[in-house]
Amino acid sequence: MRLPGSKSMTARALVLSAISEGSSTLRLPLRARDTELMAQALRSLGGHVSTPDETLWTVRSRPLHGPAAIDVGLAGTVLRFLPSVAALAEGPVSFDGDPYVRKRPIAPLVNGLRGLGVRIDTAEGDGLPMTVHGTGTVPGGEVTIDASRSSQFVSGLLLAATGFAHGVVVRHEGPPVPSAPHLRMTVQMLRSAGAAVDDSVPDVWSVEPGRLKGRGWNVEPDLSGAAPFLAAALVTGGSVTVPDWPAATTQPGDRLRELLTTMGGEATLHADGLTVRGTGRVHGLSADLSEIGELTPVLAALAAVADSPSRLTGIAHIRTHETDRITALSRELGKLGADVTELPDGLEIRPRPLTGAAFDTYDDHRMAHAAAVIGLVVPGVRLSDVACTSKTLPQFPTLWSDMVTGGGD
Ligand SMILES: O=C(O)C1=C[C@@H](OP(=O)(O)O)[C@@H](O)[C@H](O)C1
Ligand SMILES: C=C(OP(=O)(O)O)C(=O)O
Repeated sequence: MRLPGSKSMTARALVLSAISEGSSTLRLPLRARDTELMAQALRSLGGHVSTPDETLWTVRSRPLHGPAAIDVGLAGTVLRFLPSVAALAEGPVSFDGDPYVRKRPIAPLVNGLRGLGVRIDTAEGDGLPMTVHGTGTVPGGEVTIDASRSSQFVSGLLLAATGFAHGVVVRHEGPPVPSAPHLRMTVQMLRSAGAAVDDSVPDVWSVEPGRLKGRGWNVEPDLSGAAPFLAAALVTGGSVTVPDWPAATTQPGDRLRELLTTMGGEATLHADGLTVRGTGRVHGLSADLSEIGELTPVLAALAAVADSPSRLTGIAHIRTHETDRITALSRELGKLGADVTELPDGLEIRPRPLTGAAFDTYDDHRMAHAAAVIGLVVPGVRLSDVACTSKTLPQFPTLWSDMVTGGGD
C-alpha cells in the first residue's frame, strides 16, 4: 500500500515555507482536506502556495496580511498553527470552521498569544469563532501554558516564533503534554528551516528570533494513515507492505512496528519498506498511548477482535479530537458486541464474539478506519459515513477496496 504524505509534516512544511524567505518546495505532500485548508488559509493571508502538481507543491515568500477569513474545517493543525501566523500579518484575521470544531479547545493557545502581546477576540469561553488582530509585529517573550489537552498549543506557539521580536520561551505547567513525537517533529522541522530551538529542559521550549530560509521539504508517507492497512494484515493473517517507510522519523506511527508485534504480528523493516504479517492470532494490548493518541481508534479495533483483554490508557486528551474518541469507541464497539469500559483516560476492551451492526463514525476519519478493520472479519459492519476519511486520506475507500480485492500497485 503506497500511502500519501504525512498530514503533520505537510502542515508544518506549509506554515514554515509561508514565513520563510525565498521559495520552498514540498515533495510528495498530502493532498487531503486538512492540508488543502492549510494551503487555502495561507493563500487568504496573501501567501503564494501553488498546489496543482500532485507531487511537488511550491510556496513563495510574500508579505502576509489581513483582512482574511480562515476556514479551519475540523483540522487541529489549522486551528492551532495559524493564529500565531495571523498575528504576524497586518489586519484582522477571523477563524471559524465546522460546527464541531467550536468544541475543540484553544484557550491555552489564545491566552498564550495574548501573553505574548497579541490582541484576540474570541467567542465566550475562548473558543471559535475568533479574530486575531495582527499588527505585523509580535513582541513575544516568555509564556506559561497548560498544554495537557493538546501538544498543538505548543507547536502553534513555536512554529511562527522566529518572527516574534523576542522569539519565545514556552513553559508547560499541568498534567503531562501528550504527543511527544509531534513536538519533536515541530522542533526538528524548525531547526531544518534554520531556527535556533532549545528543547533541552523538559516542558520548556525556546525559539530565537531570526529569519528562515526557503528549502525543499521531502514529506514522508503518513505512518498514522498506514495504521488501518497494517492492522488489516493482523486481523486477516495476511501481509501488507508500506513502501518508503522511513528508517528514522519523528512520526508517532513508527510505534506501530512495536505495537503490532506485541499484538501478535511480525513487523520487518527492509529496503523496500515495512512489511507486517499476521500470524492468525491477535493479542490484547496494555499500553499507555499518551504519545500516540491518534493511533487509538485502530488499536482499539484490533483489541476488539483480540484473544485477550486490552487496557489503553493515558489518552484523556483524545476526548477533544475530531470527536470524543473514548466515548465514541466505547459506544460503537459495544454496539458490535464488545465488552468495553470507558475510563477517564482510556478504554478497557474485553473481546467477545462480534456481530455486524451500524457503526457511527462521528465525522471522524479514524473511527471509519477502525470500523473498516473490524469489517474485514465481522460481516455486516455498516459505517454511517466513509467520506469523513477525506480529512487525511481521500483515497481511503479506493485503497481499501484495492487491498481487499488484491488490486492496486
Ligand atoms: O501536531 C500535529 O500534527 C498533531 C498532534 C497531535 O495532536 P494532540 O496533541 O492534540 O493529540 C495529533 O493527535 C494530531 O493528529 C496531529
Ligand atoms: C487528532 C487528529 O487530528 P487534528 O490534527 O485535527 O487534531 C487526528 O488526525 O487523529
